[in-house]
Amino acid sequence: MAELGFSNVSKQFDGAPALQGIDATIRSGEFVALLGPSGCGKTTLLRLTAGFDQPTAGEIRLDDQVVAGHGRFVAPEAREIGIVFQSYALWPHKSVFANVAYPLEVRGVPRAARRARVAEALALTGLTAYGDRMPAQLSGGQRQRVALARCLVFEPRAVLLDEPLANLDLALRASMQEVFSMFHRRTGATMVYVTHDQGEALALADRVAVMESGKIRQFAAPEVLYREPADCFVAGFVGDGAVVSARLTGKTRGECMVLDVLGQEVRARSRTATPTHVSIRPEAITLSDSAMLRARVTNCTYLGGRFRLSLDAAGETLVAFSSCRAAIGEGVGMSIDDVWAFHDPDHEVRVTGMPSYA
Ligand SMILES: Nc1ncnc2c1ncn2[C@@H]1O[C@H](COP(=O)(O)OP(=O)(O)OP(=O)(O)O)[C@@H](O)[C@H]1O
Repeated sequence: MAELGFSNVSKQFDGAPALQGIDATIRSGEFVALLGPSGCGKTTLLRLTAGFDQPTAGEIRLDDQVVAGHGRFVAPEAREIGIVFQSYALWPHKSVFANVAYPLEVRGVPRAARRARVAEALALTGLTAYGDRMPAQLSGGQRQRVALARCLVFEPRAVLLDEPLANLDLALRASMQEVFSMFHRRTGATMVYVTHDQGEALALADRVAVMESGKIRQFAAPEVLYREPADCFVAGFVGDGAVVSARLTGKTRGECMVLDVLGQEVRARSRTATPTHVSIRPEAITLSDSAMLRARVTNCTYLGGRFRLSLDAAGETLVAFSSCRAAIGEGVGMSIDDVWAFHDPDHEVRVTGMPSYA
C-alpha cells in the first residue's frame, strides 16, 4: 500500500478554481475521509488522484513516484489505484465472480491464481455464496460489496471511494460502514473516502480532511475536529453545537484562558493568544435553574436516552442535552464551561459584522 502526497495542488475549470493549493499527505494504510459541502472539490481531488484529470498546478505522488505535475502524467491504469463509485459500475452481463475476476483477467493473471484470489476477495466482502449471481439479482449493498471486492482483488496501491453509500437507505448505510471498516482493518489498505455525510466521515476515518471552496480547512482525527475545530467553518460543519463570538478578559484559570462569552466568564481551551470565537458543544452546557445565564427553549427533540434542546441565549442558538423533556418557550438557566477558542477574524466580520478582537 502506498502513501499519497499532494503538494500545492490546484485545479481550474475554465479559469474557475475547483481546488486551491492542496497540501496533504495520506499515510500508507490510513483511512482518510474528504468531507465538505457540495461543490467544495472532493470529487475533483479524487479524480486527480485516480488520473482521470490533470492538476492545473502542483504535484501528486504515490510513494516516491510523481504521478502528476512538473510535466509528468502517469495514466490511470498504470497507477494501480482501485476506485469504488456510488453507481457501482458493475458489468451487468457478467456474474459476480466474473466481475471480480475481471481486473485479474486484464492483468493476465493465470486462471488458478485468479480463482483463488477472487474466492478470497468474495470471502472478505461476505459474498462467497453469491459468486454465480448476476448484478441485477443483488441488493444495492451487495452490489457495492462486489464493487469493493473487484477493486481489492488486484491489490491496489490505494482505494478511492466516491460517496459509495449515497444510493443506499439509512439502515444499509450503517451496516455497509461496518463492512468498510472491517475491510480496512483486514487489508490495511490506504483508503480515501469522499462523503458529504459527517456522521459517516467521523465514524469511519482515521483522519478527516474538511474541505470548503477548494481548500482543506482542517485535516485531523475526528475527535480533534470535534474538540478543537480550527475555524468557524469546521466548528459549524462538524459535530453539533454553536459558534459564538468571544472576547478576551485577560484572566486565566489553570491552563485555560477565561473569555467573555454571551456576557459570562467562560473557561476556554485554545492554541491561540488572540481568540475571536468559541465552539460550544452540547457537553459544555449544564442546565440549572440557579444559573445566571438565561435562555429560552426553541426546540426539543428526543434522541433516545436524552433530549436535544435548541436554546436561544441573547440571540445566539445553542444546543444542550437534557434528561427531561422541555416545553417550547420555557425559560432555563445554564452555565457554560470548557469550550474551545480559536482565531477566525474573517468570519467574524462576514457573519456578525462585529470588529475583530485580534
Ligand atoms: N468538468 C468540470 N467542468 C467545469 N467545472 C467543474 C467540472 N468538474 C467540477 N467542476 C466544478 O468544480 C467545483 C468542485 O466540484 P466537485 O465535483 O469536485 O465538488 P464535490 O465537493 O465533489 O461536490 P459534490 O459533493 O456535489 O459531488 C464545482 O464548482 C464544480 O462545478
